Amino acid sequence: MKSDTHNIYIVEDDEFYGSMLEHYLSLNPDYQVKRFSSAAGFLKSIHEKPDVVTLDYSLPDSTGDKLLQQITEVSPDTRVIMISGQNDIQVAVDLMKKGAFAYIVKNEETKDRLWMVLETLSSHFAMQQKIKSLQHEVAKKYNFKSIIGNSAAIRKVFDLIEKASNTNITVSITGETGTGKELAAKSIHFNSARKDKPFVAVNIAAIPRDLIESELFGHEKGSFTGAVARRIGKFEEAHKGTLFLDEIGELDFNLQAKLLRVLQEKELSRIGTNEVVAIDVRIIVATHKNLALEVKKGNFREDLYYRLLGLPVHLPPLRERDSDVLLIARHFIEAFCKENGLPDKQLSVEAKKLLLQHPYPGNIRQLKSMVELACVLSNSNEILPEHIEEIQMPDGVNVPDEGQLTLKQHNTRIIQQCLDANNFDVLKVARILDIGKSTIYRMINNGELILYKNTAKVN
Ligand SMILES: Nc1ncnc2c1ncn2[C@@H]1O[C@H](COP(=O)(O)OP(=O)(O)OP(=O)(O)O)[C@@H](O)[C@H]1O
Repeated sequence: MKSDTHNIYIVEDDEFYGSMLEHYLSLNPDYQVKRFSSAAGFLKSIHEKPDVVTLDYSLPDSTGDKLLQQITEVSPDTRVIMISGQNDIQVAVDLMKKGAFAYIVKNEETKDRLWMVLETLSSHFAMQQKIKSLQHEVAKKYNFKSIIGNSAAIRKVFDLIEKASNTNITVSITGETGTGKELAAKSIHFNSARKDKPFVAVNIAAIPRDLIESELFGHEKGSFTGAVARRIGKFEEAHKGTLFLDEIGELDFNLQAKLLRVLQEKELSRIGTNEVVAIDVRIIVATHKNLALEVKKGNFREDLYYRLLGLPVHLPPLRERDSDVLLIARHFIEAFCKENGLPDKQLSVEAKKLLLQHPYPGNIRQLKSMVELACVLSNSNEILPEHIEEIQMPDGVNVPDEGQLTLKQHNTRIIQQCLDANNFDVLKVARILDIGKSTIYRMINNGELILYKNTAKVN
């Protein structure tokens, strides 16, 4: 369908009325009108999938009811405007429930009402066209190429993402903050058969505990204080598409039981009603936590853990992705300069070295901020080491989960980060952390600390 031209088929057995509608609608150059005087004649052309059908409710060889059903089955995008000699509200309501777009009574106002309905439909079609093209844009944005990287570690991830895209399997994505978990989830969705249906992301940690149930499963009006209107939940919103549950490890223990039930039975009831709604969603979960450990600690239900595990995809931290750092930095620099009307900038050899040495506790998100800031600070088309500033991550970002690391590993990690952040100045680090410099040297000799973390080649 061209966005400005609509095919309108008139199905009307009354010769006079039919030719009057045909003449009237043909006055609009955007409408291409065809007329049929019987259901049988129209059905021969139904495969042409017209944009709109105006349907006389009582035809000699069929009823409007039956024909509406046939149209909906063969051409679900066709909009049907029912035209009837009777002003029967119950029939009108039934037909609308079955999918008719409008119900118009035959009288002296029919022409004008039809004109108005078609005007509404035109803007409806324009909107649909816009949605389609936006969906196309979004899908392009999240194709596999949106995840930049060429390291062995990320290539393993590409392989898993492709496998996940070709099936409906539940996917559990793990990885530190900023490693691209949400990007991976979107890539799976937009490369799967569900790509034209919604991708709905919910960050469990960002929603107040009391509201999560309603957010996920919806509620009926008046089901609790503040439920002023009926609201569908994220599960229903994602129907036929993908629901991305980020930070799943934060889900309240009691709600975990309800989630498990919904996943197993593929149906849910909104809060405040027993009415059951069938749902068809692909689930992708993500967490930076070690869920197996959470199960052991009794914080996460074991049955739900196994139900959600599906295809596990682990996103490696940036510091384990070798020269991906430079590929990704290049991508962000190019994008930032383009967006801000700046001339493209190149990283100097020393700046590349500096970027490769960084530990990136905030991973790709942190790298992005660092190179964008560098683009702003540099006055020429070259980014030098002095333009690369350490961006502090908020407290807690880098704190490992309790129990995941031993005290010794934890200390080593802190010393390593301090070395990285201070250009590997051992004396300075010893002073800052109030430990002996010989301790640091011993740890370096034992291989517990690394002076240049990244050994990727700098060109
Ligand atoms: N391989 C990659 N190539 C290019 N950009 C990436 C890549 N991975 C992540 N990004 C970008 O880095 C940013 C952080 O990614 P994302 O939000 O997916 O991380 P996350 O692991 O979900 O983070 P969090 O755990 O904090 O929610 C986003 O802007 C994303 O587009």
